[in-house]
Amino acid sequence: MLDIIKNKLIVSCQALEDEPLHSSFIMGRMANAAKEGGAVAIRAQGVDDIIEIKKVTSLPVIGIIKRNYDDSEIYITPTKKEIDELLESGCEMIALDATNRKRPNDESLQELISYIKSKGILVMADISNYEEAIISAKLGVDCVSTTLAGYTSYTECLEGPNLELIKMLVKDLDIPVIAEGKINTPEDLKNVYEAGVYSAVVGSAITRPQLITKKFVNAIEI
Ligand SMILES: CC(=O)N[C@H](C=O)[C@@H](O)[C@H](O)[C@H](O)COP(=O)(O)O
Repeated sequence: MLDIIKNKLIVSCQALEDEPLHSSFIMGRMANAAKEGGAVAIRAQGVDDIIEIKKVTSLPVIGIIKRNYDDSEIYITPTKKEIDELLESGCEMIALDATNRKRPNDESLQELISYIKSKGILVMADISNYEEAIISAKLGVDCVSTTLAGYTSYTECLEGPNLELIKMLVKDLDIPVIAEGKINTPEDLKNVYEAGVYSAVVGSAITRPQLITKKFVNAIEI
């Protein structure tokens, strides 16, 4: 899968229960549209969506499960339970929150990474800053993604991708660095590639029409 995604586009097709497009059928069609447009892999949430997307597109999938726990802020593949569910989905890679925050059930990042790897599945570490990426690489993940930069209390929320962070990661890590989060335009995508990333994930700008519509509406509201 790492060979397939190199220098190409991954599209995230996700719609949670509170989003208008929440439906495995629709996510499958979204993924098919992304494939037709040239995406080589899909990032998807939930077992039903992953199964549908794989059935419709045959593309490799980065699987996650978003679930909230009372004792932690972590919600992207937070525990071994979600990993076990994803292992049944057929996804090629599992992404999990690799931030330096307390995990639910006091599980450790190391044990979760080792567990996924023991099943022969690739691991993507969703990080929010430089230190988390370095630690994840040492723990043996296959790639890091900037998914959570700007989404933790200790990272700055920017309008677009965090190019400074990306450049530092590309310079210091010897595993693939994936740009993800707030790649809002083709220009943003060109910029992250010029910063040296291995691959990139685009989500909302392609697959969340409610947010795309809002941008247009905002442009005419003073
Ligand atoms: C922070 C968080 O929960 N990110 C999620 C991670 O899977 C998704 O909601 C994002 O759509 C995805 O990361 C792609 O980013 P963007 O939609 O900005 O292109």
